[in-house]
Amino acid sequence: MAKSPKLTPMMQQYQAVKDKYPDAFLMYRLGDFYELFNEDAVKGSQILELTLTSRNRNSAHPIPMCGVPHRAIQNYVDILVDRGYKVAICEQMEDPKSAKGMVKRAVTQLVTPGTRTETGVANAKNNNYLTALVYDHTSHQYGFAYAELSTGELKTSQLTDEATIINEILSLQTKEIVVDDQVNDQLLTKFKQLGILVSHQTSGQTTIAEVSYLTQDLTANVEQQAVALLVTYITETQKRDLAHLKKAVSYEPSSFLKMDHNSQYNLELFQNIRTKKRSGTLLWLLDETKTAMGGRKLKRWLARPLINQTAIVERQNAVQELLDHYFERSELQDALVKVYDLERLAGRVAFGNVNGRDLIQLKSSLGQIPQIKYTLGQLNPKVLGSIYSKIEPVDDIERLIDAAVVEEPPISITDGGIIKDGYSHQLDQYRDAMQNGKQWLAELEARERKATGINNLKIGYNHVFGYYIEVTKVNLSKLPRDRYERKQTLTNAERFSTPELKEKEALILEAQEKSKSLEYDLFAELRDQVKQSIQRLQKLADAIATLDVLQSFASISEEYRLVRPSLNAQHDLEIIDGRHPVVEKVMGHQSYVPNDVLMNPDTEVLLITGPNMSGKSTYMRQLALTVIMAQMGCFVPAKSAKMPIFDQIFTRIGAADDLISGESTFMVEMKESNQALQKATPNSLILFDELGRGTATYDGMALAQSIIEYVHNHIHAKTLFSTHYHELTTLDQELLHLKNVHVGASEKNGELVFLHKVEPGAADKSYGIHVAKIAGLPAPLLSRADVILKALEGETKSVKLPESKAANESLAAEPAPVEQSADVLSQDQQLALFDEPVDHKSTSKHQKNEQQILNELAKTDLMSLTPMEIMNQVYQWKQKLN
Ligand SMILES: Nc1ncnc2c1ncn2[C@@H]1O[C@H](COP(=O)(O)OP(=O)(O)OP(=O)(O)O)[C@@H](O)[C@H]1O
Repeated sequence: MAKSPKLTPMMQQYQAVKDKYPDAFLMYRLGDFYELFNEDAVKGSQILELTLTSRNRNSAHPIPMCGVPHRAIQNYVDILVDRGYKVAICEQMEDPKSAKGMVKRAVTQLVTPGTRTETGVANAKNNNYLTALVYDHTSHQYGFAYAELSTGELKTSQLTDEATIINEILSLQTKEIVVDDQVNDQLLTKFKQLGILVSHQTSGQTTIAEVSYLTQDLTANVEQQAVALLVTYITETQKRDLAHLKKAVSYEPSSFLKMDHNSQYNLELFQNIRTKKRSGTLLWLLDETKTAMGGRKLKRWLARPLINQTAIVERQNAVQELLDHYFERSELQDALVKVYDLERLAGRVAFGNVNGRDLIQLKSSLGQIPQIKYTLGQLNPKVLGSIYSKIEPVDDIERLIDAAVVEEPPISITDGGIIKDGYSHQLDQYRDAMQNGKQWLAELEARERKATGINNLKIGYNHVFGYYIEVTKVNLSKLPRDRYERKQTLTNAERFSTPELKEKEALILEAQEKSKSLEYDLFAELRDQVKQSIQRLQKLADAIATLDVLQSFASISEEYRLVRPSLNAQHDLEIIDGRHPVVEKVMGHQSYVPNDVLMNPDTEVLLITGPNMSGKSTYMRQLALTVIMAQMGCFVPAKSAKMPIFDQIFTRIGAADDLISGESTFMVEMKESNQALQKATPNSLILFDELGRGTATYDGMALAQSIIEYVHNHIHAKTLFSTHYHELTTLDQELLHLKNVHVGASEKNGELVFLHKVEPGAADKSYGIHVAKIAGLPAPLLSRADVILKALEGETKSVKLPESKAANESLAAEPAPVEQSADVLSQDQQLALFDEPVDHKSTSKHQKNEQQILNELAKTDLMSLTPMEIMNQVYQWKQKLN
């Protein structure tokens, strides 16, 4: 066995720290650098594009190493954390100059994807949630908690099923989940598949009693456990005050409009499916917020629209008031633009990483509050009164910062230059000493020039040699040697000191040093004073964020001509001239064709047919977005709108995404459909877009039909079902609450014209080949498709409807028609496919005859005919052909 190398004392210290953080990159402070060693260095140098060197290069066991300058550490930490890694930051805990022996070092923070607070401007409008999950075997319940470290938001919920957990986690877009050892492996694997970092934390280290100041309002024990686990993890990783964590608020996922993650994805609420960007999404349309906090709140409202009518109406009233008062709204917007991220500034104060510039931002934000309050006071207090009362100026903090901090402080809080003159008598004295010292140096320079006759003699300063008198070499002979003591030799000059200079230098440097350290103390004191007001700042920030979202709703309502929907409990949905707001914004108001959606207890299912590209999906999505906007409290894109309040939205739209791998598109389609069938209520909205197309035609059609029947007969949810199976349009004869609508298109000189208008009744055909033509497919191929189509149309039989409305049973009892038709189709397909291509216009009659003959031939049982009968039959066919 190779003898392990003996480690130097420093590497022993490194190793002891590293052993405590085996799963993190350890950034180890050495002077002006943070160094990575061993495997961290090898991997880190690749990710961070750093040069890999080694320590003890010439020894038998060189240690791989790479480093980053201490001032630039944030960028490097960000890169690693963005990639899903943890980074432990190990600082020097004492001044190396005064340390005896080895400098003490300790990890001051473990930065992880979920605990990162320095998220930069690009992420100002995004939350970064750290989540925690515990499982209680006795109650079979999960306790779920999530927090945002930069704002202090803390929420909890008690969850039962794993699908809801996954959904919550995906909706929050968490990057990290802390779990106790009771959470099952299957769930952990799913989290990992979703790209979420799973951090294990032993429970019980922080007791429920210890976090009671956060959990006072929670009743469920599992939720308290989840908070305790979360707090343990945050304390262990952040190693600092958590004064800004707000009291935990319990929520029930079902008290909001429920949309699963796939629906949010398919409806492009936050992310454009094609570009993966924000542009082209509902959020993009809705967001005219002026503050980062408003932007984040808007996102939260969009992820969780309301179901409580009073709460929705309260928001609507506020939007109406702001919409009706243009000038007040403009004044509010002007003031809001000048409000910085109060929420995150408060978080930085609590966290202790606030700097002078942050405090100036806080001051100027607080400076806007009286104006905002005044303008709000001009508006109807019944409507905006609750926000008005929450917006309380925190002017004591504003005055405090104003008295203490200069207008343009440096980023660093250790180099001085932050505190205003006049704030501290002691600091002023040091500054006087420094000022006088500089004055004295100027005088000394003048005196020495005169005394020596050297006009270019100058006094300078550098970090190594301190103050010096510099004389060029040609003038050296003029110097009186007795007073001048040489300090440094340069190529063209020599640097000297004198007893007088040394004395003043000591005074100046001491004043500088003391002034810096006093400034730091004063700054820390100031920070602690601001910290006392964190709750007030958080409350203010929350009210400002709400106001900002409401003004954003009012602004977009004006810009995009949205109307206030009226809400009813009668299940009546009457949207007149509704529009898809995002498609309309992109294509322009003039080009968009508005459409009505009329549904009530007599019309629960709309079966939508129409050519490809006619606007079926758009129509369906338009309704979902209208519902979401309405339940957020926003106005909606229509001429008028009456709507019920929906409890859930289910969608089966577009190609299934592959978030949970290992399942085919059709499987995911069926699973999503099943979610709707299992969980929808009469208050839900279901959108099924071309359900069944992922499998063989008749399987798909049979499933589509039985699903429609099931929804119609058992669920009674409002359902929009688009399909190209025209056979299904006869369902309206059997299903009383189903109505056919179609999106109009017309043919003009062989060209297809999309009307985008939704009209009553079923569409006559699909025009798929026309759309293929628009897409530019080769002409011969299209002619051929036409031939095949006609051949197929000649023979396809519709699926017979079951007699009874209990559709599942009927289908099970009568499988024969489906199979029979499927046979006919495959036979016809084969015949058509082996035909030679022909010019379909000139041969359509001939072709019909041929087809008929072929069909007859196919059905002819040769064994039951005599040769003569066969001869006669062939003769007749020939006649027909001629
Ligand atoms: N009401 C409308 N007014 C104007 N243009 C519209 C309207 N609805 C849809 N469109 C346009 O038509 C395009 C196709 O719409 P959509 O995807 O909804 O068609 P579809 O009927 O679902 O097609 P397919 O059956 O092929 O899936 C949209 O991208 C949009 O540009």
